[in-house]
Amino acid sequence: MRAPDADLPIILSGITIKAGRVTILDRVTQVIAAGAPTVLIGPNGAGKTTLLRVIMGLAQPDAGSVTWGSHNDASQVRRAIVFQRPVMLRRQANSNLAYALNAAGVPRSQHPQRIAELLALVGLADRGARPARKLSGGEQQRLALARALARDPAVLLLDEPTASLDPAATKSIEDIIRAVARRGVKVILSTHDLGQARRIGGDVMLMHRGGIIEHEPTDAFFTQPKTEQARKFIAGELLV
Ligand SMILES: Nc1ncnc2c1ncn2[C@@H]1O[C@H](COP(=O)(O)OP(=O)(O)OP(=O)(O)O)[C@@H](O)[C@H]1O
Repeated sequence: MRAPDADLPIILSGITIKAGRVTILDRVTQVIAAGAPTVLIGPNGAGKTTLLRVIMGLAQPDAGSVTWGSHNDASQVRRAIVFQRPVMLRRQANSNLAYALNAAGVPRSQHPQRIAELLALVGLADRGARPARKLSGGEQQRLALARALARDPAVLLLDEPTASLDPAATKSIEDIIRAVARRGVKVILSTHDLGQARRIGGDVMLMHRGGIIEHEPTDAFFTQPKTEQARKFIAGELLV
């Protein structure tokens, strides 16, 4: 993993996505800087997953653009995404990582060492030989993180990484996110867990109906929300 100096900031300029007559992302213009994780929050259907897909290059905006640090070509940026329900190959945990290392062009001779490092990083050092699909939900989510990290990403996108996990499993994922962020990887994650946003966010973006309502450092967002919508959302009131 490396410090993503050349890859950041990510500049979103007027990103708009429509599906028929419905606007899913509405002129999103934001700067996502290096540093602690950026946390995307907002009600169901606000557009969080779609925005992560745009940043990953999996969805093309109908209007607007994404630029990355000093790159002219976004394909030069090493990005990885972990979806809410990751799908593992029907093989050992080790083999799932070997597959990802192979896809990332890592020579086979380096696989054993890299697999051991990745498993240790996510606390699965003793699970390598287990069938991936037999691991618990929390373990599978950690393996999915390891698989994403096999690409040595500068930017790691996580879509509700702890959505169906209990507090202990959530804590272990958050510990991994912190460790990865400390190594210089820019993490951008979506969550419905406001406590998680407070615990790991360097800055918070509140989305609603395809737009960004507020984007502030975490402390300022929670203590001095600027908009009525943010105040309501923090207070647990319904944003409809
Ligand atoms: N391919 C598509 N075609 C039509 N509508 C779509 C498409 N993808 C997403 N949408 C709609 O766009 C809106 C935003 O969806 P998105 O999944 O990005 O929201 P979200 O904030 O991640 O929601 P959640 O918190 O429920 O996961 C939703 O109303 C969704 O139904």
